[in-house]
Order: sequence, then structure tokens, then C-alpha cells
Amino acid sequence: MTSEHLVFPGPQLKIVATVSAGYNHCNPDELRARGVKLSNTPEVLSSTVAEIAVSLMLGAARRFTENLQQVRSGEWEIGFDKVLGQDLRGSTVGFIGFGGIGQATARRLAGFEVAKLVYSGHREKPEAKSLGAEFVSQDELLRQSDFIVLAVPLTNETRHMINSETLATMKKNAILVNVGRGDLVDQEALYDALKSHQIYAAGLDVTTPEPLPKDHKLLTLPNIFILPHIGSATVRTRSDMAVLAANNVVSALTGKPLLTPVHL
Ligand SMILES: O=CC(=O)O
Repeated sequence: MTSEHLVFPGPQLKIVATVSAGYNHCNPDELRARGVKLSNTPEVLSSTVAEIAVSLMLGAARRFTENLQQVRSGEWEIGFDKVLGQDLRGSTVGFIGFGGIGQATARRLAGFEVAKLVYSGHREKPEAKSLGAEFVSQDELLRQSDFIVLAVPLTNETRHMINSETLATMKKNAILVNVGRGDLVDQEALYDALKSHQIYAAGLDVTTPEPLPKDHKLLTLPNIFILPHIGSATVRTRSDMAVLAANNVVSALTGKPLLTPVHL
């Protein structure tokens, strides 16, 4: 949903409690101007989204799209060198954004024998040390990483942060994973980079638009693995998110501090 679709009911509106971590769809500027509170549901979803981030890394690296297609069509390639993928083992994984979701993903990679974890962002994160993740510039991250995981909010600063220029900086075997928002990526540029094998593959849980039309050209590519924005979609996590959002509403209506406020 874009902000043009929002309808403001009137001065009785006290709070918008979005059942999501991201709040780019909530028109924060307008809420601030109207003195309406905003809450989101961070942290309760981090591990569940992290599971999807790891799934996308594996799905793209091990070429699930092509392999599933072979199973469905009954045309399996038989042979020693068929549909070869890439390992997480020994790789460098770079996180653009190392908040709750990035860190939860790094924790889940502990058993995969990853060689190096790096992250970029506005500042170093104290939690990174215990995860063995090194703070680097975004440019360095793009140049070094075999896997690049986007886990940042969508803002004016991050919109299209992955574009023809940043894609050109990546390694030829790079695998781009996006669990943030579709608009972090210039999809035209991504299409070109995947089509020409400038990078190896991509795994996306988020696209622009959503749903992605079934004839969208990204879906013609064998080296992309796309999920329909299911990052936090488990029974347990959606339930935790709903309860947290409801408690934020109760807090707002009873004059208590919000549990997870978005500072507007
Ligand atoms: O995309 C989902 C969220 O922001 O929680």
C-alpha cells in the first residue's frame, strides 16, 4: 500500500499500530503533523524473518528455481556437473543493515561454516562483536561479499540503494538476498545484472509491486528465487505481532507509554 491510499478518519484517531516492523506504508510525516502515535512490531519477528533470509540464501545459491522447474517438468538433468550451485561454507556474508533481523540471520548461520561476516550501516553495533561480524563501508561490503543480505528499512536514503552502480561493484558470484522492501532494489538494474550474469543469483522475499504480476520479467529468470513476502508468516510470530499491536493500542487509549513506539 502506498501513502496515497491512506484515508485519514479525523481528529479522533489516536494511534496507528502497524502489524509489521517496517512502517514506510504508514505515512509517518502525516502522522507526526497530526499528533497521531505510531507503533510497530520489531524484534518479535526477527528470528522468523531470519529463517526466511537463510532460506533465500540457500534457495538462490542452490538454484531452487531451476531445480524445481526440472522436477515439475519431469526433465531432470542427470550427471555429475548438473545445475551446480554455490556453498555457504567458506563464504563471506555481508549484511546491509545489522539490526534485529540482520543479527538474527547471522546467529542462524553459525552452523554453516561461513568464513567471514561483515556488515555496513550508520554505525558499529555493540552486539556485532559476539557474532564475529566486522563493520565495513558499504563499498567494501559489496566488493567482498559472496552473499549480500538487505535488512534495512525503506527510507529516502535506502530507496534503490541496489542499482546498476552498486550491482557493478559486486563479485560475479554474488548472491543478493532482500528481506527488507522491494524498493531497496532498482529491479530493472537487477534484471539486467542477473540476465547478463553480472552477479550469480538473487533471493527476494519482497518485490515492487506486491504481488508481482505473474508475467513480470523477473519471473522469466532462472537465477532468481522469489517468495511472496512471507518473512514473518508463521502462526506463532503472526500471533505475537497481533498481540503486541493490540497492546500498543490499549496503551495509547489508556494513556500509558507504547510498548514499541516509532519515534516520529
Ligand atoms: O515486512 C514485514 C514487516 O515489516 O514486518
